[in-house]
Amino acid sequence: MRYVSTRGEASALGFSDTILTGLARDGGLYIPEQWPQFSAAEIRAMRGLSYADLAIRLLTPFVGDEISPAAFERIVREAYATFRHEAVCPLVQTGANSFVLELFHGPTLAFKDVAMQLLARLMDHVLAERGQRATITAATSGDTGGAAIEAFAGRDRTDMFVLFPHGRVSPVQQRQMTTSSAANVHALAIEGNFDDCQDLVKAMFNDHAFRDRVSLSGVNSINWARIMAQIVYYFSSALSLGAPDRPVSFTVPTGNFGDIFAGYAAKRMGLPIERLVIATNDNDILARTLATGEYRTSGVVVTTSPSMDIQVSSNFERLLFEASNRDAAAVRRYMAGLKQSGAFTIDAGALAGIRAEFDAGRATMGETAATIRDTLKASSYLADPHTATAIHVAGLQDNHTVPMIVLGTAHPAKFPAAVEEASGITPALPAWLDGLMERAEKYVTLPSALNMVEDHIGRHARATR
Ligand SMILES: Cc1ncc(COP(=O)(O)O)c(C=O)c1O
Ligand SMILES: N[C@@H](CCOP(=O)(O)O)C(=O)O
Repeated sequence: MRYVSTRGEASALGFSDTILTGLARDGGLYIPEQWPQFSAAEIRAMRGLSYADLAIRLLTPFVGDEISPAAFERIVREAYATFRHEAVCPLVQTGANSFVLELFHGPTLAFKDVAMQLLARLMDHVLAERGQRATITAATSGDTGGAAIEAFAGRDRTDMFVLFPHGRVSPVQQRQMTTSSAANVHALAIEGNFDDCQDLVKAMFNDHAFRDRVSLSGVNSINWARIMAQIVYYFSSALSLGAPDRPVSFTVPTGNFGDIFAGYAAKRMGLPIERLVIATNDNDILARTLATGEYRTSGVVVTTSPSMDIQVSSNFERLLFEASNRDAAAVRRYMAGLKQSGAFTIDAGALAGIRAEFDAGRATMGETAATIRDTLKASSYLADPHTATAIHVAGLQDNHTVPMIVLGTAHPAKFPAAVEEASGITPALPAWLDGLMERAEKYVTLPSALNMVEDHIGRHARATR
C-alpha cells in the first residue's frame, strides 16, 4: 500500500515511511492510495474473532509486506494485551437501541491508548530494523499526551516531547504526563491553548532543517497509523450487533476529527454504517461548518470536556480531500484560506458529499452535565463529560431505526470534578493508578514560541545531528 498527501506535493510513501514521517513535507496528511475493500461475506466471516485477530485481518492490507506477518501479529497481540478488559473495547447497552462503546480500558483510561499502544510498537520495530532513532512530538489537549508517554516511555530509540496547554488539562491528565520517571520523556507546558500546541508541532514539521536535524516524527492523529488502528473498533462493535446484515450509526465526541474519520474509513472499506454523527462541545466549529458550509475559527472556549477544546480540527483536511474527489489543489486552497483569514468556504459538491455521510450537533456545558445526571438515572451508566456530549447529541437525532453506538472516549475518573458536580458521584481511579496524584511532577513551562520550543527539543533529543 502507498500513501499520498492531501496536498499533492509530497512524494507518495510506503507504510513504514508514512508512520515515521507524520506530517507530509508539503504540510498535508497522508492517506492510503486506495481503501482496502471487504465484501459482506468477508465481514460476516469476521464475527467471533478476538479483537487482536480482527485487527490483524483488517489492518494487514494497510501494512502490506513492509512488516513481516509474524512480526505484525506479535505487535498487535502485545498492544492489546495491555488492555484491562477481555473484549478490549466492550459494547455496553444503555437504552433500547443505544449503546456506549467503551474505549477506555487501556493503560491511561482514554481511547488514545487503542492506537498509541500499537503505534509505539510499530515505530519501535521499524526504527530497530533500520538502526535509527527518532524525536517524537505530540500536541495534546490532555489525553494524547498521557497515552503517548505511557506507550513510548523507556523506549530506547525514541525521545518523546509532549506539548500541553498550561493550566488547561484536568489534574489527572496533567499527572499522567508529568510524573513519568523515564529519561526519554519530556513534558512541556506551553503558555497557550491546544491550538497553539498543535500549531507549534506543525511549524516544527514545516521547518525542514529542524525536522531533518532531529529526525522528527509525530504521534498525533496526523499520523496515519493513529487513524488506522481506530478503524478496528467500528468493525468490532458493528459486528457484535449483526454487521454486515444490520447497519448501525455512530455518534462520536469530536475535536481533531481523527476518531470519526476512522469511522468514515471503516465505511469506505465496506462496513454498513448509516450515519456518522459529529458531537462537539461549545467549541462547535464542525457543527457550524456542516450547517453553513463555512469553516470559520473563533476563540477556544474552556469547557468541562477539555480534550475537545479545539478550533483547528486537523483531520477535517482528510475528509475535505475525499469529499472533493481527491482534488489536492482544492485542499491547498482551503488550507491557504485557513492560514490567511482563519476561514474557508467548502465547494457545493464537497459539502453535499460531507452532508450525505455526516450529521453534527453540539452539547453545551449545561447539557453535558444534565446528560451525565440523566444517563445515570435512566441507565445506571456514569459517562465522562466527553462521552456525555455524544450521548446528548445522539439523542437529538431523529433516525432511531438502527442501533446508535456512542463512542465512550474516556473513563469518568479522568474528569472527577465535572462528573461529581453533575452527578454527585466521585469516580475512583482504578487500582493500577494508585498514588498517581501524589507522585512528583517534572515538566518545563515554555512560551508559545517556535524558536524556544525548537531550542529546548534540539538540546534534549538524542537523535539530534
Ligand atoms: C476524551 C476525548 N474525547 C474525544 C476526543 C476527540 O477526538 P478526536 O480529536 O479524534 O476528534 C478527544 C481528543 O482527541 C478525547 O481525548
Ligand atoms: N483531544 C486530543 C487532541 C489531540 O488529538 P490527536 O487525536 O490529534 O492526537 C488530546 O487529548 O490530546
